[in-house]
Amino acid sequence: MVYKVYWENAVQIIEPHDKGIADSIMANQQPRTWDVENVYSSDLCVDISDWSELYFEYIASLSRHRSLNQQTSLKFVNTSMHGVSNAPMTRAFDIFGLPPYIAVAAQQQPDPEFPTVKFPNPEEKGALDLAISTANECGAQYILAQDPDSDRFAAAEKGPDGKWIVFTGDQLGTLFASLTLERYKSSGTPLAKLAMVASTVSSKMIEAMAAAEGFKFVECLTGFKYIGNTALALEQEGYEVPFGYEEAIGYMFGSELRDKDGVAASVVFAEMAVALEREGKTAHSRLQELYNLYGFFKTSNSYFICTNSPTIDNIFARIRNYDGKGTTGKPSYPRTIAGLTVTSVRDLTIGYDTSNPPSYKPTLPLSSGHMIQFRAESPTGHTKITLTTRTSGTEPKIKYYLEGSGKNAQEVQALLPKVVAELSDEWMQAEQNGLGRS
Ligand SMILES: O=P(O)(O)O[C@H]1O[C@H](CO)[C@@H](O)[C@H]1O
Repeated sequence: MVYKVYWENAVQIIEPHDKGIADSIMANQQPRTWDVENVYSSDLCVDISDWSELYFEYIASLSRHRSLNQQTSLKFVNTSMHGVSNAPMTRAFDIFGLPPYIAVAAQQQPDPEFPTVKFPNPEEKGALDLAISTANECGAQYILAQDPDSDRFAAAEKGPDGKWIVFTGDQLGTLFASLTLERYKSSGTPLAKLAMVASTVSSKMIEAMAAAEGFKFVECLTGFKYIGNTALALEQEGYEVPFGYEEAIGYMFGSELRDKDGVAASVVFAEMAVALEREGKTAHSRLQELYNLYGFFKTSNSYFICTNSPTIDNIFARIRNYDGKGTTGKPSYPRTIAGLTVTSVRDLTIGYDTSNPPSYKPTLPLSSGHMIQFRAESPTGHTKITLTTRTSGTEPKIKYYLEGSGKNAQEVQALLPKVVAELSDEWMQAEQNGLGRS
């Protein structure tokens, strides 16, 4: 069973509460029998079964132009990926005044066998195949997808050549950040009050947007427990935090719900598509405009599979002492990759950040697994990359998050496969270490 644990601040628990709960579990290892009914009579137990209306009031608060939505001729296909989103999505579309979507019939209802997909994750290759054929049959312009527990969101757009453009989590995050910024500007509140949050492995395009526009951007560790808590801390400092995201297709809107929500993201995206269409634009064309404004950013994220912890530890130990001259207090990381010079290294496992002398302590908290972020640039300084490699907290994977940026899109795109090749062959020694690939 998968569940989330929230603290009384309505945000997922982090330290010290996670440790406190774990300690309590360890201190109570003997099974005890007790009357479950006692739970319901306790003052500590609050029945939240009628709170769903509040949730839909929250959804309604996110809509900006219901009447325009009612007039749109855009068609949306939606897949619930055999999960739970169909009922709330239907209601959310109605609340937003959007025309009913065309559901992917075979994936509309919950089915724990997930019979039509290899992996029930909209990010996986092929997961949107059925949605794409449904959309082609009915002439839809956009596909919306929620993952089975409906807290994450993916989208695709039919390109002018008829091919489907599946947006990455970062591209959607950038579109949402820009939409949030526009809305905030039109509210008249000074931009100095606005803050947005993203995990440190998400695109740095939001950082570039913040620098160009003058709002605050804060990064945090991966996972919505950190995004929600960072947003909460910023609010306590006096900021408004109407948006936060992580590249793993998780999006948070507004201050009432400090967690990712696939339904909210879907209707906000659909409403954005409606507004863009009235200007003769699409989500994809808007993204190209944003590249012109803030620079071109392209991600290439993937992972290696490794079930053997000692192998993983050895790989990271080697990266921390790449030329054999490292010491305990002063690691020695690779200095180049794919012809680029490494300009900074932030190691969130051992707590070492080359860009923060003289203490070399990172400003972000330490990660429970391995996590090292490299920034590197070309000899001209025109093309830059951020490369983070970390162990997954949920799967036997070494994940990597690579992003290139610069003015010359072709140069950036040509560089990424070379970085991945050196990461795989030299840094990870993927073949010698028997690492699997996605
Ligand atoms: O990378 P791990 O630790 O598996 O966590 C994953 O789980 C979350 C998404 O469901 C994201 O934070 C993603 O990165």
